[in-house]
Amino acid sequence: MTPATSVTKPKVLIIGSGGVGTISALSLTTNNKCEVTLVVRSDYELISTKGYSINSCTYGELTNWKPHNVAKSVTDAAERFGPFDYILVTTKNIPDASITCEQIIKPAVDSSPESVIILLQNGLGVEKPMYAAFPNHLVLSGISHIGSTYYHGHVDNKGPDNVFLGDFNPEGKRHPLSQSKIEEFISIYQNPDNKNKIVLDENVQKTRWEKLIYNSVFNTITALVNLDVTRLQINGVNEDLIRPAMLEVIAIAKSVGVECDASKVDKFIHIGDGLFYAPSMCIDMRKGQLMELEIILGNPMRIARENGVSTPILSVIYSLLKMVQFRIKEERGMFELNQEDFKGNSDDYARIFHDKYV
Ligand SMILES: CC(C)(CO)C(=O)C(=O)O
Repeated sequence: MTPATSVTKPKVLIIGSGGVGTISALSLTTNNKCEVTLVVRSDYELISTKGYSINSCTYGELTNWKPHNVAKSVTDAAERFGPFDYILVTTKNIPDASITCEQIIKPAVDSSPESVIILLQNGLGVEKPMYAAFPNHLVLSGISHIGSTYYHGHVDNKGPDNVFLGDFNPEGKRHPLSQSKIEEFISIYQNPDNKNKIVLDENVQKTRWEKLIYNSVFNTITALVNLDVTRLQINGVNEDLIRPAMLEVIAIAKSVGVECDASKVDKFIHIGDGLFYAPSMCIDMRKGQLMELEIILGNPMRIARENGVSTPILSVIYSLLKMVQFRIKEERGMFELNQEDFKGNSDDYARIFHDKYV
């Protein structure tokens, strides 16, 4: 392996080749200020031979597109193209999956001692497990506002690639290198003609909460009822359901000292007007894949409970979606129920399930 320092261009590894990861790879490759390696775990044969077909609101129509390097696993990437300067994590963050994000990226982090880990992921509470798993690495927090979906070799990128990047820790508790690494990453990611937009964000905590105003409400409800956002709204739910649920997210954020900009509610209610857009949780549910339920809704709900915030709408949505997630897990064979275990008092079923099957 060549040491990262012996090449002039920084090496960036992208783990997660869905809609977000692929467009990040495209932004970085177009800019050509770094060497880009993309891990493509499913569809490796397809992508390594044919590349992607991409329909992007920013980059136009591309066929047979590939980044500099494509790897079939994180270990393969580390062995053939590492060590890396940056590890950009764009995988779904599903702590209740059979393998966590920390476990997925470990082979690359362990073989890239100087690497900076950038979490370009939805939701809340994604940083802490990373700090714990990799205490010697700088972990940065990124929020993407892109609208982009991957389907079997094709990427449909409907919304521009806008990224907010920062250190999740409060000022005064930040890593000494965080500012300079953020600036360096921005310089390799930002296209000179402003095709994409990446900015240093001094308050990523607030930006994460504000994105949750959308994700905790639209991702969850669309996944629950299997309808895109416009189809929800045709049912006249903006005032009775969507707005009050979004206000619950703002109240939870307030309980941890984060004042969200209230105008985001109207902005997000109308951001997709007419687009018939299905957010990622809805797409995952349709594909029979696990959803990012815990980081999008579970973690905010735990904070609400701890801080005594009333969340009548979100609580119901969370309970119902836990059952959908359970169904997907069972369908995927993550557990096999033995009905003999559930013959007694139903008050005990959750504990029995937790003890025997989780
Ligand atoms: C911004 C948006 C709505 C689109 O990528 C998203 O975060 C999601 O679908 O999860």
